[in-house]
Amino acid sequence: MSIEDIIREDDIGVYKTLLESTRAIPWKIDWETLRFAYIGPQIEELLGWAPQSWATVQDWADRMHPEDRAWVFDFCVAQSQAGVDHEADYRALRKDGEYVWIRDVVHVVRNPDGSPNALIGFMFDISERKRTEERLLDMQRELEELSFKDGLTGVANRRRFDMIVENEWREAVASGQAISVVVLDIDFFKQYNDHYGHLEGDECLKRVAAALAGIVRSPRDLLCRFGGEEFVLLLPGTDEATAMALAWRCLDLVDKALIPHAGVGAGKRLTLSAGVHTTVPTERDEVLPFIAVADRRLYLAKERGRARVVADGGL
Ligand SMILES: Nc1nc2c(ncn2[C@@H]2O[C@H](COP(=O)(O)OP(=O)(O)OP(=O)(O)O)[C@@H](O)[C@H]2O)c(=O)[nH]1
Repeated sequence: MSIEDIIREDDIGVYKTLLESTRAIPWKIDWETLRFAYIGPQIEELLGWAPQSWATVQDWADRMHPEDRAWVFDFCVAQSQAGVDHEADYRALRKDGEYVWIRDVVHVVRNPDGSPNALIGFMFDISERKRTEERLLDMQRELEELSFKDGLTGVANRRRFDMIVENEWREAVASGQAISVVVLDIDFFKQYNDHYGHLEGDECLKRVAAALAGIVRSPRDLLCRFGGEEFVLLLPGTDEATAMALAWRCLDLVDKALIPHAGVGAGKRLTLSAGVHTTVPTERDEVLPFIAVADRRLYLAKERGRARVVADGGL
């Protein structure tokens, strides 16, 4: 044996040790037979399957989460056939039945004519990264939800209303269905604050919101706090008679909540006033004037003595 051979053997030993002591798991697949020529022993520590049990690409595919299997397999085969290096993230099945997120980074070794000769690659355990990504996504979802909620009462806020009403308006224009809105306002709320204090005023707003929450009939109905002591109920696909009945029901729900309001006279209860408007919008109509009509009707209800609903008032 020449000195060169000894050096080469030593080098191979060094490379093998290096490859098998990294956290990344090396592997090689012969393209013609689609069999594993090699897989690093670290695979057993990560997934529990011994290196000898990785015989063919079928073993690799079988040990993949069913939801990932088809697309990962098709993607990797297509890329390999095209001679393109690639990577894929998927859930690999552990022997104990759990799944581990893996990133497989694949290099295509090509024959002189360009056809694939072998695939060599590294599998990386990316579970921790995926967990962090999922936590971030959850936090993002939570933040998004919070940004659409009124901080005090927990019902939808104005921002959400503005977003939903635009969509529902377009839908009503397209479908020719009626859309209704009820604008609700607490009566004598300034006196409530003056009498009980601002903190009690906040509690009162929460109680009113909780009582009104019972009005929502379907996911399309939207109750929101418009600001201050004003709430709005958006009722897509709802005609005038139904909207009117629902507005009265809102007043009734708050009445039944029995919120005392001594600020307007002993023994009195908190009441609401409401303005209602219904329309079948056309392309030419706009949302804001539609809501403004309900708002003006609300002020008519206040003028006429409060604790009532106005649905026409000549407007
Ligand atoms: N506690 C509390 N009060 C608020 C909040 N937002 C608005 N208000 C109060 O709500 C009151 C609204 O008063 P006005 O607009 O005069 O209406 P009102 O006293 O209800 O009288 P009418 O609507 O005419 O029956 C004001 O005193 C505001 O300070 C809030 O978040 N918390």
